[in-house]
Amino acid sequence: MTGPLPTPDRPLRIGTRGSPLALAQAHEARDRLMAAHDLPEAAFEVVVIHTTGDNRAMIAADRALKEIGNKGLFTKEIEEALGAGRIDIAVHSMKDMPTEQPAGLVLDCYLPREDDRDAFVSPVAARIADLPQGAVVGSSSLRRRAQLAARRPDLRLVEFRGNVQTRMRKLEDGVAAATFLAMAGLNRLGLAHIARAAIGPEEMLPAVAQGAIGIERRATDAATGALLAAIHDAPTGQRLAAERAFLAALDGSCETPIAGLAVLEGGDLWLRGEILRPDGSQVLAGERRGLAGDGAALGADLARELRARAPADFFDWRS
Ligand SMILES: NCc1[nH]cc(CCC(=O)O)c1CC(=O)O
Repeated sequence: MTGPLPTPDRPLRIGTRGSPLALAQAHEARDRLMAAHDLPEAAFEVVVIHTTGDNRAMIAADRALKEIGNKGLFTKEIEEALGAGRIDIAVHSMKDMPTEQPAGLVLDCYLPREDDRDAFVSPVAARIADLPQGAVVGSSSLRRRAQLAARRPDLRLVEFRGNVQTRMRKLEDGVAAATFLAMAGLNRLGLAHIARAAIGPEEMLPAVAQGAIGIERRATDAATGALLAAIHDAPTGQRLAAERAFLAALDGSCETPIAGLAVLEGGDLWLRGEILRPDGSQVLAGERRGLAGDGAALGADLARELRARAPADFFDWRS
């Protein structure tokens, strides 16, 4: 250790959003730090921070997120609190994180990745293929909407927002016949039974970094850096290096129709990526295999290939 351990008198302040999933993730980070350093729960303080995304999502509950915000919508205030020293670490869903961090902050601690697949949720069908012709599907994710439109152009897509309970009620009320959620979120909330099926990556390639939790800190805070190093999961780091380099080289965010998944096979990394037109009329997919430590280069290289293959107007959906 390069500094004093947190104590009940000087607790490590963990910044997080206040949603049930965000809190579950903050508690998982805290529990892993407690176990790794033999610390009591009182040595940690969970600080809930309200973000622009939370506020606007409430005001405009039915508007697509892509219309009301941009990159970092759910992370800006948390990163400000971290930079200003009001919290010591920030726990994030890596899927929602921009590919670059503000000056002075580092994000190099990842917890072991949860299930990276999407979940199919529906009271009327056991899988996508069983949905009746023309069925209504709710999703606010540009990626999932584009992927679904590519496979099933007959389906009607509608915006779907709110927490898991709200979405389940909409399904019960018949507002839509099906929706999608991340398996990781359901698992962390103890709601895995809600999934009718987990969708494999061959059927629906997940979002970059789906299922991964990252912990951010101040670059100058060496003591916290040492504390976090003990709980960092290196395989998750290697997978995310590939996926996030792919996303960064496409200048994408979690609100663009881009999918990417890297897995480790033996000592090797296998990265698959795809970019879609929002209406699903065109999908460009590719893959790379390489050394586990070469993820960043593999991701950038795959992005280069897809960019080169994309027609001139392919990226017009980006503002
Ligand atoms: N963009 C929202 C978001 N960010 C992270 C998760 C789930 C947990 C994860 O992927 O790690 C979700 C909800 C969802 O997609 O169902």
